[in-house]
Amino acid sequence: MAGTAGHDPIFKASIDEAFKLLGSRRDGLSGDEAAARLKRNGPNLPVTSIRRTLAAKALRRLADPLVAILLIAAFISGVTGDWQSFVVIVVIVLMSIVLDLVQEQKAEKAVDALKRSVAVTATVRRDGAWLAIPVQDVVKGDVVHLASGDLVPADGLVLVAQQLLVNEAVLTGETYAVEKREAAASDHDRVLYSGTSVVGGEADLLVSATGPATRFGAIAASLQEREPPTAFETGLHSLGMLILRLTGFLVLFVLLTQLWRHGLSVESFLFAVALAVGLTPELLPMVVTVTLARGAERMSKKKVVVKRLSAIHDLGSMDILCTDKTGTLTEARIALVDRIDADGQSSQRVEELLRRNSALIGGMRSALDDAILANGGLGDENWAKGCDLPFDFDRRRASVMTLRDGKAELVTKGAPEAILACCTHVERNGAIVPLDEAGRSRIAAMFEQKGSEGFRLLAVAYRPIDPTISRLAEADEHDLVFAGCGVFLDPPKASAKDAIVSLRKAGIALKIISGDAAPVVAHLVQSLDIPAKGMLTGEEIEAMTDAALASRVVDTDLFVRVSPDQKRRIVLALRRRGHTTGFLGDGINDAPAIHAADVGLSVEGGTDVAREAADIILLATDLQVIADGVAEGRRTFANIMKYVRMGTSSNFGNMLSTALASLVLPFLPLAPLQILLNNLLYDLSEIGIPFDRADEEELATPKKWDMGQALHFTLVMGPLSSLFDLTTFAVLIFVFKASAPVFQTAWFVESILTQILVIFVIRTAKPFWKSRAHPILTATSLGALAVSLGIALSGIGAFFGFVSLPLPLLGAIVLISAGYLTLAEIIKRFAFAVSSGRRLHHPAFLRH
Ligand SMILES: Nc1ncnc2c1ncn2[C@@H]1O[C@H](COP(=O)(O)OP(=O)(O)OP(=O)(O)O)[C@@H](O)[C@H]1O
Ligand SMILES: [Mg+2]
Repeated sequence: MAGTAGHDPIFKASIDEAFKLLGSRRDGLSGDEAAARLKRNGPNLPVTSIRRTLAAKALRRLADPLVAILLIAAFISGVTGDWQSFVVIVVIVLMSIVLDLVQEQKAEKAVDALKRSVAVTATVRRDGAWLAIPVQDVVKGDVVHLASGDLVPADGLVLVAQQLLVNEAVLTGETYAVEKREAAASDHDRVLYSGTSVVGGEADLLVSATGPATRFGAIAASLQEREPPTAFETGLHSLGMLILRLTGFLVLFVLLTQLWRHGLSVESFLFAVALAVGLTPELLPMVVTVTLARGAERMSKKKVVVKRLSAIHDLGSMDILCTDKTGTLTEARIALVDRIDADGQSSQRVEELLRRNSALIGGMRSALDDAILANGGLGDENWAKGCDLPFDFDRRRASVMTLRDGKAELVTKGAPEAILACCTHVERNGAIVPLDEAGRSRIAAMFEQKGSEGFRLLAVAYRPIDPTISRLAEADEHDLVFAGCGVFLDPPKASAKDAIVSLRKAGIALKIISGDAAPVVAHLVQSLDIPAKGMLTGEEIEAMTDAALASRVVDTDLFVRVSPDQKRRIVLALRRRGHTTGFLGDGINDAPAIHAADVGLSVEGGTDVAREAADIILLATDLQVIADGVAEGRRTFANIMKYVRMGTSSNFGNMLSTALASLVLPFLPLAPLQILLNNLLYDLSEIGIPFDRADEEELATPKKWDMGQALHFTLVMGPLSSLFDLTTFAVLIFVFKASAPVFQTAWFVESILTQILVIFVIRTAKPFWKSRAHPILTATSLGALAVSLGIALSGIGAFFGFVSLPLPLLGAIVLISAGYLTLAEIIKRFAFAVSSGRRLHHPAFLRH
């Protein structure tokens, strides 16, 4: 297999040989060469995505069973000399395909543009200069620079590395980072794989394989990764299947009775086909895509960029939002405000140690390091760097060996408890004394005190060390002398308060999952007035099974000192309890949880790893942005549900009545052509739905797909519609003694009139005059209605077999329609209201 790891000869080659094999140099490719290679080898995407051309998409539509049946029908009509039907069917097929394609094409374009705007970039050397380019433009032979938090964009060889730590969990499932070096003993240690992530250090990489040829590409291709459908999509699908099955059954039944009663005729075949078309909610996929794409565009204006379209539903149904602390709840403007010794006194010595550690340490740098070095670098210029053991989120410490005049000192800084645990001595007034239990608790009390005042602490400790050691390990972090702490301040974010209130109003509970200490988080929560209950620490979580954790998570709002894997476990536990869970974070340490959440959220300035794992990227680090996004998500849901309600009650109802009437009437209640026309005009009327507004009430709570509710609506509204249809039939036959053409014209007018106007009733749970439809929806529906009536009641109608109706008959139709609409308005409250207590019981096969 191409690019299978370890077997690629390049992985065994010396660096110089590798450059030669790949036709590249240390200062990278030229822009022209890179462009040529990109053209030759294709984009650097794990799976070459099948970009369908417009023609291919149109062809695919033609292969749709429904369309295929229609085309067969057209063919039969043509052959039997029924040119009228032939023309109309072909026009209808063309119109519906064009309608579908144009809408979907536009939607796709918009979504693609959004996705590109938040795509991850790679830093490559082109024409001798470092350049940030989209990851998909990386080619074989490129020299790529990687820093901590970056994703490895392609497979390749390490050229130079500094303390490079890589997480290869995507390939190996191993969550601990592995070290990679240029001159490593084994092939594996000098090779970086596409899709893995840099958690510490820096490196330059020579790209040896891109796209499907990478090891990750090979896996991705064999899995043909597809996003698993959301609950909403599965729900819609099973509803669609249910309607389809009903339709198939009904149409077959109609066809058989027609055959039995009138013998084989083109007309009855066409009638059955048209019924099938009329009954199928064929516009549903288009409405869903367009609604989602519209939603995505609107959200982007509110600074929420959607990478995965279906995440919009998840966002709308999210009822728990987990967030880390820094940047979301605080300003992320971390400043070093004091440095104190073990007795809490300001100390220059502590500052010097902190600076020495921050200035000389390799690997991942944090905002805390930046704050320490804000006023210059090394405190004492004479120190040189020895080996080091960079920070990681499990140890929460960073150690560096520092050298001066042939002597070596190990300086370790990190989370206060994590440092104190490694200390046996303490520095007091320049003297080193053993640390007894009393001393230990005094220091711990100081941590607690500072934390509860809202200060973040970073402790620092040291010890002499053998200067000949060439590698540091965790086991070297022992017998340290506690020196003191850096005291940091990160002010709470002023806007967070209101945002949390709007989230709560929207029915979303907030949970804070932080790597920081308990008192700091508790202080922040207090100063922001967040009503938080319960707290779990990483230590407690460590001791819990997943089941135990699941029993505690819902009632706990604060999680402190948690590791990256614990963040993930918390999210999974919440999901296990049935909550639609979101996670917002920006760091390497947040990526696993972002990935595990129903809705993974990250921010524009976050690390590549976090952004790659996320479904949604916020262009502003602000909870208010999420609250706005949630409202949009719920609006899209509401609009799709409008279409579903319309389809399942009025349109389906009318077609059902038509089918049933055909069983008893001596003629067809609607000619096949008329059914197709009805269907087309009705589809046109609904094009405005994706643009519609939603009522405040609909946005107030998390929304989930509920098959029971959808069926309940149908079971209340459906019979009402049928009742009026029967009345109409009776009036037409018995009162007006209607002939076939009169009956058909009248029934066409009434069904299109009620079908279209009831949109305004069904689109809202409130009285219809209290909720104004969006002008676009008003325009499409009233426009379609005008066209329908224009065709049916004017001379053009003759083409479709319509005749002019006597005035009294028209009056009767208007009266019946008005009666239906009035009753629908009154009864809809029972159709909408379905409290959990009165939830309809429906058979298991519907409950997917
Ligand atoms: N560069 C560093 N050197 C030493 N220790 C560090 C460093 N960066 C972070 N720490 C320690 O690790 C802890 C966890 O890191 P951090 O606070 O970034 O986690 P987090 O979960 O992202 O927190 P937050 O919720 O504030 O975003 C910090 O509280 C600090 O004690
Ligand atoms: Mg963080």
